[in-house]
Amino acid sequence: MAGATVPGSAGGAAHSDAKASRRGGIHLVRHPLVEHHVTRMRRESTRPSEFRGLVRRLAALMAYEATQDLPTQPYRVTTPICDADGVQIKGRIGIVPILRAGLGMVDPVLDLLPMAEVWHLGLYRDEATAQPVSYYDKLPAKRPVDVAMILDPMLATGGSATAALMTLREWGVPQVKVLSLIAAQAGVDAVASQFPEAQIYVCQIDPELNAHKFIVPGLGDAGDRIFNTLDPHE
Ligand SMILES: O=P(O)(O)OC[C@H]1O[C@H](OP(=O)(O)OP(=O)(O)O)[C@H](O)[C@@H]1O
Ligand SMILES: O=c1cc[nH]c(=O)[nH]1
Ligand SMILES: [Mg+2]
Repeated sequence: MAGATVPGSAGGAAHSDAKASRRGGIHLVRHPLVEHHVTRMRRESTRPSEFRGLVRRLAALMAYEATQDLPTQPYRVTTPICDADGVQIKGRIGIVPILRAGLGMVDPVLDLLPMAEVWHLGLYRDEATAQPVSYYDKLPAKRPVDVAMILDPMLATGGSATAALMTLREWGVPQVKVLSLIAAQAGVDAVASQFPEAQIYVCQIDPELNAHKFIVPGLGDAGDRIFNTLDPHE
């Protein structure tokens, strides 16, 4: 899959060390399927049932891209025929969905990483200030995961991603990836400059935010579209 600044994979080695290929910054996931699904997701006429499927598909494509530098270690198995040398992912991986909208990305990422731990963070944007408000955080005080993947379909001002990154920094997570389907240029730039070590994966970067800090053209409120809570009378 083509990525604008995607870190190189360890390619071909039986096992690899993430430090060799890890690179912070913004990684634009580019692929015809990604562009096709993002376009359908943007459409106002796309109903929540289809919208959820598009989020799942895009999350899987993105996770495939974002996991290419995960370290592996040798793992020998016995087939019905004989022993075979293989590999397994090394270390603990934490999936960190930001409630609510990030929940829509959890299952496809867990399908790819069934051994991962899921640590939820509850954040919503205050409607008047667009500042993130934390309402759920049960991260343990100790034993951080080795790699955390923050899941949130939208990165607008970057306030919510920043709050999540701060929380994971306090937990002591050494490598953090942010997976957002659509980002605003200003928000993604702000997060990248505050957390240059973070790997930020996005499918599309939109040019601006409107007066209510919604992404333009964006897709509206991702949480409402996933959970079918848009008020039809608004
Ligand atoms: O970059 P930011 O300016 O912080 O905006 C992005 C955040 O806004 C949305 O959440 P929202 O507050 O709508 O909560 P929800 O997921 O419960 O709908 C979105 O899912 C992000 O978490
Ligand atoms: O455009 C936006 C901005 C924040 N949250 C969303 O769901 N959409
Ligand atoms: Mg919302």
